[in-house]
This record gives sequence, C-alpha cells and structure tokens, in this order.
Amino acid sequence: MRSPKDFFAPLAVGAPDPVREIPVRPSRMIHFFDPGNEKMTAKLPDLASKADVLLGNLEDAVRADRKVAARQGLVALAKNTDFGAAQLWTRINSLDSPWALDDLITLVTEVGDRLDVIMVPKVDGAQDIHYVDRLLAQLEARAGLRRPLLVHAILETASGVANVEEIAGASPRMQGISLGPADLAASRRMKTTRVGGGHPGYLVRSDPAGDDLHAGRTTYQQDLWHYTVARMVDACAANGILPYYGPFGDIRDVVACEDQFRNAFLLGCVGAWTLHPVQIEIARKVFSPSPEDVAWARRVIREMGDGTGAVMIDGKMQDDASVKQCKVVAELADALAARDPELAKAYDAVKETS
Ligand SMILES: CC(=O)SCCNC(=O)CCNC(=O)[C@H](O)C(C)(C)COP(=O)(O)OP(=O)(O)OC[C@H]1O[C@@H](n2cnc3c(N)ncnc32)[C@H](O)[C@@H]1OP(=O)(O)O
Ligand SMILES: CC(=O)C(=O)O
Ligand SMILES: [Mg+2]
Repeated sequence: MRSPKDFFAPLAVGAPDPVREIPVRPSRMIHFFDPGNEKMTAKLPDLASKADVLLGNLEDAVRADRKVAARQGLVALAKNTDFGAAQLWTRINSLDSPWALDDLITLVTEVGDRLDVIMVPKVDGAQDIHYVDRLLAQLEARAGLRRPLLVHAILETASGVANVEEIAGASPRMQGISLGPADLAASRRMKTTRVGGGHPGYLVRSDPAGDDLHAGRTTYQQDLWHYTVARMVDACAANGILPYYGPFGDIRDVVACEDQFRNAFLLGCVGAWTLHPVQIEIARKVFSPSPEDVAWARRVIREMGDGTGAVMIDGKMQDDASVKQCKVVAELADALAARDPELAKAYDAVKETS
C-alpha cells in the first residue's frame, strides 16, 4: 500500500494531480453502445440528450474480429461528436486480454481529453487498479492531459467481491464500482444462465398449514444480488465513490428491470447500465427520486431547523438521523434538476405544495 502522504501525488512525472474528491455528476444510466456498430452510433446524437453517460464498449458483446474496429470507432466518435451534457466513458478489454494495452494507449493518447471514466472489467483486487493507475499516469503525461482520467471497476469475480473494500480504496482515481452479475455468476459457479435479475428457483416458502405439504404455501422469489449489492454499496460509501447496478439482460421484461433497478436505488446505488434504448427511461424514472419524496424531504429539513432535536411530522418522529437521509434525497434532486429540466419543473411544482 502507498503511504497516505503519497496517495495524492501523481504516479508519473508530468501527469496531472489526482482528484481529491470524486465529482458527483448525474449518472443514472450508463448507456452501452458498440462504437463499431453503425446502427447504434447513428443513434448517439439523440441518446446524448437522454442518457447521463454514454459508454463505448470494447469488451464482451464485441466480437473478437471487431475489437480494433470498435476501438477506432470510439476514437473517431470522441473526436467528431458533440455529446452535449452527456459524459463519455469507455469499457476497455480485460487486463489479461490481447487488446487491453492497446485500448489504453490508443484511447488515452488520442482522445484522453474527451473521456471522463475508464471502466475496467474483471477486477480481482487492488493490484489490477494499481497497474491501471500507473499506466494511466504515464499515458496522461505523454498526452499532456491536464485532468486525470477516473477509473470504474466491475465487480464480477469471486475474488473481486472478496476484495471489494481494497478495490474501492485502491486509488484516488476510483470513481465507482458496478455489479457485473453475468460474469460473477460464472465465476461463483452459480447455476443460472441469465444476465442479472432474479430466478424463480431462488425462493422462500411459507410453513405448511397441515399434513399436505403442497397445499396453500405461498412462495416469495428472493433477490440473488442483495448480498453483493449491499457489500458493494458499503465499500463505495466508505471510500467516497459511487455504486451502480450493472446490466439487466431481459430487454423485453421492462417490469422486472424496473424492480431490479429500484432495489439497487433504495440500497444506495446511483445508477444502472442500459443495454438498449428502451431501458434509458426506466433508469431515469427509477434513479430520480419522486417529486413526492423530494417534497417530503424538503419539508423535514425545513421543520427540523438546525437539524438537531426531535419533532413529529404527520405522526412520524424525525431527528438528526432522518434529516440526514432527507438531505441525501434533496441534494440528489437538486443535482438532477440542474441536468434535467423536466425533473426541475416537477420538483418545483411540489415545492409550492409542501
Ligand atoms: C454482461 C455484459 O457485459 S452487458 C454489456 C455488454 N452488452 C452490450 O453492450 C449489449 C448492448 N446492446 C446490444 O447489443 C443490443 O441492444 C441487443 C443485441 C441486445 C439488441 O439489439 P437489436 O436486436 O438490434 O435490438 P432492436 O432491434 O430492438 O434495436 C432497435 C434499434 O435500436 C438500436 N440499438 C439497440 N441497442 C442499442 C444500444 N445499446 N445503443 C444504441 N442503439 C441501440 C438497434 O441498432 C436498432 O436500430 P435500427 O432501428 O436502426 O435497426
Ligand atoms: C456487467 C458484466 O460485465 C457482467 O455482468 O458480466
Ligand atoms: Mg462481464
């Protein structure tokens, strides 16, 4: 481990100073596209006004014989496209692949000033982040970048989960972590075949009412990802970085996608991945607090005055701890309103009634 005194020193001569705080910009949906797929890239100017983050994916879902085309496509897009207020991220290939090194060299030296965050897949431990950290510093120095690139890890191996706290704190570049349920399921040897979401076989059943073990017993499907998301959220919050739910692969099942995203939102995640344009609006709805919740939060903050003591509002006790929760909701609403004029209007409308 680096000495705490050196933690914020650049890792290469001429590299920009590391950030001391991760900028909290709206990132409710990280929208994936294949930069070598012309049908997808044609949609980007329109999607840029809808998605908080557009991510040029170079890893899984891009065929091996299209890896170089995807990388070059991303360079061209980054140079020639106006993404407006949307952030541009990329997911590089895994560090043990034949493409990762060229992904980093090409992207940082050619379009490092256009990229916000580099997502690194299959992170097993802090050693993977340390490798990327130093390499990025060298490349930033070579490219003359003034702003450090941030790093986002995908939590998708059993080792990664075991080491999630050290990954979250491995570098001042660490921006966030996403759950990668598909690779994680494979790594853990789970007996599922899906990309995220639940499974009807993972359930609890109410007790039998009599001798008939089959009669009248309700079953409740459980969330396969609860443990991992909760661990990831704690690791991120403890290190001042941001947690995300990853992909929901059943594109047609917009109802279960919304449920999975909402579970993650309630547990502390700030966003999720969207794999298809239809999922963007779901993420926007779920990861923006409702106007009613925002109105309530603002009311509690107002009535709590200096934030100490206890008061009763509509029969519910409020104190220092509940006002802190309300501040999380109200501050998120303010940040989102600055990016999203429709939400700003909805939040203003309830302001008057609360
Ligand atoms: C486990 C993981 O690693 S998850 C992350 C990796 N996976 C990905 O990135 C997958 C990204 N998404 C996709 O590849 C596609 O959405 C698929 C394969 C799932 C479905 O694609 P299609 O079968 O083309 O879907 P569909 O026909 O509904 O698409 C409608 C239109 O939206 C476009 N589209 C689909 N997905 C996207 C996208 N992510 N971004 C932009 N446009 C898209 C299609 O090209 C199509 O365009 P067209 O109307 O001009 O023909
Ligand atoms: C997100 C991802 O890469 C996975 O689920 O494997
Ligand atoms: Mg994966």
